[in-house]
Amino acid sequence: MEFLTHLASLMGVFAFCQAVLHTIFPAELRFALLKLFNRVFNCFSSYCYFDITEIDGVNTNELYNAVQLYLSSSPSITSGTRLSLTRALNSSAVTFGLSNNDRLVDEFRGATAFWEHFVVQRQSQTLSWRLLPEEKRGFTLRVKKKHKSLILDSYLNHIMTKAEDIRRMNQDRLLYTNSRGGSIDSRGHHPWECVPFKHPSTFDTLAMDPPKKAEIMSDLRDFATAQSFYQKTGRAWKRGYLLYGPPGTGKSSMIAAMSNFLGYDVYDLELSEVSTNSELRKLLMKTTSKSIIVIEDIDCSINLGSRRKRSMGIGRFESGFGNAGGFGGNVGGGGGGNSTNSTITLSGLLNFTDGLWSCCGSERIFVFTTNHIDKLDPALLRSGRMDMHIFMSYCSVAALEILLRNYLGMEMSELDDEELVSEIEGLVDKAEMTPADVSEVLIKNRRRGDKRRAVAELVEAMRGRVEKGKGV
Ligand SMILES: Nc1ncnc2c1ncn2[C@@H]1O[C@H](COP(=O)(O)OP(=O)(O)OP(=O)(O)O)[C@@H](O)[C@H]1O
Ligand SMILES: [Mg+2]
Repeated sequence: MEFLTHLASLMGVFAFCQAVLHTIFPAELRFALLKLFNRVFNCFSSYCYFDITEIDGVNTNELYNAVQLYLSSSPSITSGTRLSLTRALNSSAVTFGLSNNDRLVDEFRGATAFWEHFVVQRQSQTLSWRLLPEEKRGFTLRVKKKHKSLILDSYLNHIMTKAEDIRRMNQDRLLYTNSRGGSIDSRGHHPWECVPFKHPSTFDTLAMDPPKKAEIMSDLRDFATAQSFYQKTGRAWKRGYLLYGPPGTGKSSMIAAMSNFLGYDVYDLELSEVSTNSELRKLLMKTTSKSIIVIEDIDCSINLGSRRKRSMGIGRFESGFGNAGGFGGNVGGGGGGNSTNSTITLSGLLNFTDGLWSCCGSERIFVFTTNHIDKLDPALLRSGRMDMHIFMSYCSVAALEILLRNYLGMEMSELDDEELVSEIEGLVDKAEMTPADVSEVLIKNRRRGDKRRAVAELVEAMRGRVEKGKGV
């Protein structure tokens, strides 16, 4: 209570001084005295202040937008009484913002940052080529003087990086295709065409063993946050994943889940549309960072018969066009490897994924999918090219539980029929049903809304496959 009375009297004295100053001294002298007062005040204050205005002169201050985005992701933002809501172009996400005179406290490596958002009426417009908004917006950042260098060096960089990530995650994903081959056509059109990519698949909906899923997610997270690691080790900041397994096991769904998880766009590279290695190189150079470059069913799009087999004269293999890699290989159209007029070589592809070309751009993920890993040349599969090989297998019990949750909204434990559960657990592995097969049975029963009937039909289907010798 005492403190408040002191404060009130101090404020009274301060207001009285101001009134006296107004009457006795001319404006310039008042301004100089106030400036001196501020200087003296600042000398004794342990805080320093930074103003970040929305418009800096006549240009937009990028840092203002970054701070707005960064603070919008702060957990304490929702405790604000009044928030501004914004939605960026091509984005389906809404971001919160601080409104007038709102405050927010942020912690960064032991330093406390006090943020205040101010909105004031702009004085009369000075003559400028750009009409400035009526209101002047900005942030005032208050921090302890001892943290000044930490704030100026690391904190602001952290804000810019985080804001860039938030901006990207809020943007809808794009899917690029090289439907026009790889060349920049005569009208100078870009070799990649893009469309919005709103694939619903996420790691939550993906039916696969949880430990394996967790390992993949942590590998992706490590990659996305490992810029300094790749710089320190002198490696190109890229990572390759080979997804292999029978049809309908989720390889394409996994790619969509990766894209949604990382907020990366997807470049779906159709090799049969590319006619030369140099076009392949151009396509790579035209991709953006933070993207996933995909070659689906690579065993069909390139005739990559294993060199081991070829040296024993096994398998048809047209010799390449004298390429540097010492082994031939041209783009086969379709599975049979009938050579088209394309002259892409295996060495071209190897350089594309891990060679001189692969450094044309960083922060890229390469994903190849195949139903037949044994058809691929080991050079393509080695670490540094396909760093992680992921077998997308038939449905396991754990995967089945995820599908039951996704499609029927039920847990296996809800069946409360021990016999049935143990029969399902006994049948799943032998039946060798893909998640696509299981999804089909569950979808058929969705409309009926009868979960038990759906499970009974699924058990029937599994029994059928086992009896047909599918699983024995
Ligand atoms: N592991 C999975 N989790 C969830 N859904 C899956 C999974 N595997 C397949 N599906 C479902 O089956 C359908 C086909 O899946 P997807 O296209 O990912 O299979 P694929 O492995 O790419 O097949 P292909 O080898 O023929 O290209 C999708 O609609 C998807 O919903
Ligand atoms: Mg697929």
